[in-house]
Amino acid sequence: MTQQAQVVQTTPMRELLPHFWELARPFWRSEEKWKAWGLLSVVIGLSLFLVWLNVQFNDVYKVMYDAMQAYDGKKFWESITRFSILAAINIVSFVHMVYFRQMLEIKWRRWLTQELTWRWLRGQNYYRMQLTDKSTDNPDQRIAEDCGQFVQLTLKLGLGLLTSVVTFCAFAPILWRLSGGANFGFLFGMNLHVPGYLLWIAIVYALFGSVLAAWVGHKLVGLNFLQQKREADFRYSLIRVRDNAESIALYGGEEYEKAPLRNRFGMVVDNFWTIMRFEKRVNAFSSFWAQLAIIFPLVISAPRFFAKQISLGDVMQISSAFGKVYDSLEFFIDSFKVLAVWKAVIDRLATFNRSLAAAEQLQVPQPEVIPHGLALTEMSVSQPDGYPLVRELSLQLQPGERLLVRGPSGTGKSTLLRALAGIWPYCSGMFGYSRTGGVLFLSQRPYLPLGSLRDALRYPQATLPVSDDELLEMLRAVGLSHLAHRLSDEENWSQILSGGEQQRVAVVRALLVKPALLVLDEATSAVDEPAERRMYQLLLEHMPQSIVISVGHRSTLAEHHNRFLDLQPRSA
Ligand SMILES: Nc1ncnc2c1ncn2[C@@H]1O[C@H](COP(=O)(O)OP(=O)(O)OP(=O)(O)O)[C@@H](O)[C@H]1O
Repeated sequence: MTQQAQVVQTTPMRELLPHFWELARPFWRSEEKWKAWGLLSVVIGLSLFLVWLNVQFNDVYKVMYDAMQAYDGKKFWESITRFSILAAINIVSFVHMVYFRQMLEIKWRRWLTQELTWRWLRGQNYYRMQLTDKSTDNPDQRIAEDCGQFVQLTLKLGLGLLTSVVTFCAFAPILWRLSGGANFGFLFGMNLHVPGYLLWIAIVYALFGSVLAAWVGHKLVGLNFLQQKREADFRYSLIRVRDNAESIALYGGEEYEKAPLRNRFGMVVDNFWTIMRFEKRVNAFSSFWAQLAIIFPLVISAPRFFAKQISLGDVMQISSAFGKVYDSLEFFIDSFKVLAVWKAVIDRLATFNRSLAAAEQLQVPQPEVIPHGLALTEMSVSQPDGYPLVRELSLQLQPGERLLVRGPSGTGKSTLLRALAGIWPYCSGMFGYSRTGGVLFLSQRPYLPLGSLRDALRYPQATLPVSDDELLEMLRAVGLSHLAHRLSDEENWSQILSGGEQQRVAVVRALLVKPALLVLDEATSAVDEPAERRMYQLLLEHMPQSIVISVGHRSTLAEHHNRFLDLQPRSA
């Protein structure tokens, strides 16, 4: 399978740190900051302690191997005992360092996820983002996965960087001391004296490796970004099938669905192949370099050992110190792949953050609060592309009046209601209504939350003070008495109830809340005409002083209204 590596638009490298800081800063200044800083200090403290233990191990190796070379059993067993004590302390420290790091990780993730979720929900940003920003795909992935990955990778890279720097600082002097200073008389016949040559070799060795690894794997950043996006697109296609299971089953649309699913998964696989090829190169290089790092210090110290200038303990100490210096510098080689994923996650979260901020900034005209009834003065509503739907509409409704909005499909009836609800940005003029007594908008497809039928009836006010007897009475009144015994049943009600039953549930909500302004957008279109008449009678009986605005196509609706607004057909 072949695929050209796609050119992926990611944000420039220079924006990485500002974006990172934008995402990370709020947590460390939040109400959880003291716990967070406390945990971070403990984790850093334990990490540094582990580096110190490594220095002790290095010392033990010298004593241990020198004792072996000298056939000194007593010293050898002493060093084994010292090694065992250090190993026990090492295990306890390491286990707790990881435990506290994970504790910090889950606290940070919880905070960040909650913050982004609340901001996404606040002020209907989830809806505004659909209108204003088509580039932010799959917000579910950003919140559910990226927040976790961001925190995990940040801690991994941050602590890794710190440990590497400290390890380098701890072992570089050891390597320097062990180098002794070597004469390279063989170089162009000159007597070249290089103090600390082992350290220089380790540095050149690791930096050369880092540069080569970066060169071999530089495309991985964009490819990882693309992979995450394609995985999310594929998952979303599956979710759509699940959400529309019944319609697809009735159409027998499985064959049709297969093609986009195959297509999207094909794109996941194609990109994965490209990632595999790049990772193969990076892995081949990293493993080669890591293997070479084991033998390399032995090879360079062997001439001095065989010349009896250094002991076996010195050789082992050089090997261990070289390994540590190399490990600390090689952190950059190994973290290249992690860094690529980290940047992809930050790019995605930063885009999400920016489009959230843009949605927060978006000016959406809000209904004014007026003392009585509802008033519109020269109100205009248009499509997002500017096409006018309603032009300079003025009208007034008094409590108890009922307005029917009519007009051919696509003339802007629902959009006018969206504007009245204060969720449509593309409108102007004055519009307002009294808030005393509350406002309720019911749509053609009522939303039923997961949970009990009782919760579905009271949505979105879970704490609405209403007794089960009242709920049962309302269920009977709208013709849902067969559901009376299922009030506490937890189900996916939107899949169980018929379209008409769902609309009746929504009417029960209106009867419970008795809002002063009730807006029905084809909210009874799925029930038969006698049932629709019964619903409107109930609304009138229970809420005679409420303003009702309906949108609908049935001519029989007219008898329940005393005011009419006819929107004109679109010009061709
Ligand atoms: N989010 C949107 N983005 C772009 N265009 C939109 C959007 N929402 C609505 N429109 C367009 O605005 C026009 C009016 O839509 P609206 O839903 O208000 O019509 P309607 O009169 O309620 O139709 P129907 O009687 O079929 O429900 C349509 O052409 C629709 O395509």
